[in-house]
Amino acid sequence: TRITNDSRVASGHTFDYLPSSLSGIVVGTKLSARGYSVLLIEAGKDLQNNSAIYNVELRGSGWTSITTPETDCNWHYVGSDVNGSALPVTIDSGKCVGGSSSINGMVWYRPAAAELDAIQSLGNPGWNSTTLFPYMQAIEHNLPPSAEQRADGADLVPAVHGFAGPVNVSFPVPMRIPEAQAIYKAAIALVVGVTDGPDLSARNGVSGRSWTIWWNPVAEFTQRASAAYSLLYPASKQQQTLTLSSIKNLRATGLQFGPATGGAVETVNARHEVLLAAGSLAILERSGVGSKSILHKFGIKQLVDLPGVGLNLQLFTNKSAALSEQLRKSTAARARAAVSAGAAVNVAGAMELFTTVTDLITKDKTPIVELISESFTAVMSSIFWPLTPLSRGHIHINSSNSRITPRFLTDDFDVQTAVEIAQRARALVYGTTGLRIVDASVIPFQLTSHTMSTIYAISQKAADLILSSR
Ligand SMILES: Cc1cc2nc3c(=O)[nH]c(=O)nc-3n(C[C@H](O)[C@H](O)[C@H](O)COP(=O)(O)OP(=O)(O)OC[C@H]3O[C@@H](n4cnc5c(N)ncnc54)[C@H](O)[C@@H]3O)c2cc1C
Repeated sequence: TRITNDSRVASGHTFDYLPSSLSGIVVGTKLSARGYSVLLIEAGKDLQNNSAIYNVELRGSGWTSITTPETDCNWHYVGSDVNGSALPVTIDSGKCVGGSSSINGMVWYRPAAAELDAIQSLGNPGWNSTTLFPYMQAIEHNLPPSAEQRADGADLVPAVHGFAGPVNVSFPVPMRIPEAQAIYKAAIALVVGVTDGPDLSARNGVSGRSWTIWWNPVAEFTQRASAAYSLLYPASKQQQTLTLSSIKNLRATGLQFGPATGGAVETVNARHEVLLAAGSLAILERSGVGSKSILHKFGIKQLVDLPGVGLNLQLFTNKSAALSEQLRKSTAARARAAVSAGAAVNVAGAMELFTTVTDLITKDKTPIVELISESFTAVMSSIFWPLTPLSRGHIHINSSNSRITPRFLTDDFDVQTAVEIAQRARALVYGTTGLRIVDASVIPFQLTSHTMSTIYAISQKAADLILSSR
């Protein structure tokens, strides 16, 4: 395995396959192990020695501070609202060897079988739970929780995990605040319709889940198990042969690449295939594959008319009978709206997709929202996002990079879901007895001063209230 930032070493050479990214690393290492020569091309840097990437304990509270300047591994995609104006936030995506697995939240659990089976129903024979679950088990190297971790709330259903793969999956050492876990578990029982379960991968109730991490006993800290740390860097994974697809009558024969900062463009050839695993959007459109109107805007000659490129973008939902009925009835209107917003190619296709998702929600009862109750180090938080959003956006090239139009919350169902889950998240805490909140979170709106003075006042008054109730 050779990792280099000198693009000239590959120039003019012919490789069997040309992939990139988390998915690219998996594909590339499998092909290379079978003796094929493989060139992985990555736009970002190799940050294998950057502790901000590998030492998850440096990530702070909740392990969510994923995009610190030190990581330098983020595309910070520009988002636009439906009128084309820039959104005030950029959209995270990994930009270094290992792709997003180098900066992600490391949460590890399996989708529901019905979701994978729906992929097959949409016209992808062989892509279902029966075929995909074994791959999930094959890649996982689960390190079961110790007795101490179990006592602090960790649990595992062995049947839904793998124990011999290359990607380490485990629980933190030590576990997050055990007392907070006990509070969350007690709170779950108070929320109507929510049950407690042992392991989120088993998909049978609210429960803890593992991370793609492992405890390094020599270094004595918890390490990230990204695709790169699991498959590319280890000495045992080094391979002698390690470095776009054919569409209709056009054959992808190679790739041109060069330094992101500018400079000579090198050409490499693919003996067999080009494997696009780098966020297909930009590369496909820049290669002349997409809809005519978009390509013409940037002076790119259309080679393949593929109008679906960059559409059906979903970034980021209890299911009352009325809501289910409303969902089903609104499918046609939703499909028409997606087409007119430039987020779907045609109404029939969009209807098929929306019907699949609404069936998953209403018939298979897949969860519609992920609510993570974190507790680390001294912070308890409940963050959530929809898992089955029905808002659809699009992503296309612009002059310098890619322009994302997420169209967040443009579907009423997403708005209703967000409101309902926010109310339930509050109930998780307010429904708990024996707990008082005396921190800045009780302030209902942003103050025009820094908050410390107000917190000093609130906490003193809270103390007086507590003392007077004794
Ligand atoms: C902030 C964040 C948090 C996340 N948290 C979780 C989580 O907790 N649990 C979970 O299961 N999933 C999580 N994910 C999602 C998960 O990481 C991704 O689904 C997964 O990494 C996608 O793999 P991929 O191979 O499709 O793309 P990526 O892993 O994103 O890889 C794409 C690669 O292609 C490269 N690339 C792009 N364009 C070019 C170009 N023109 N030339 C060369 N290279 C290029 C990029 O730099 C990148 O390295 C998270 C993602 C993000 C961004």
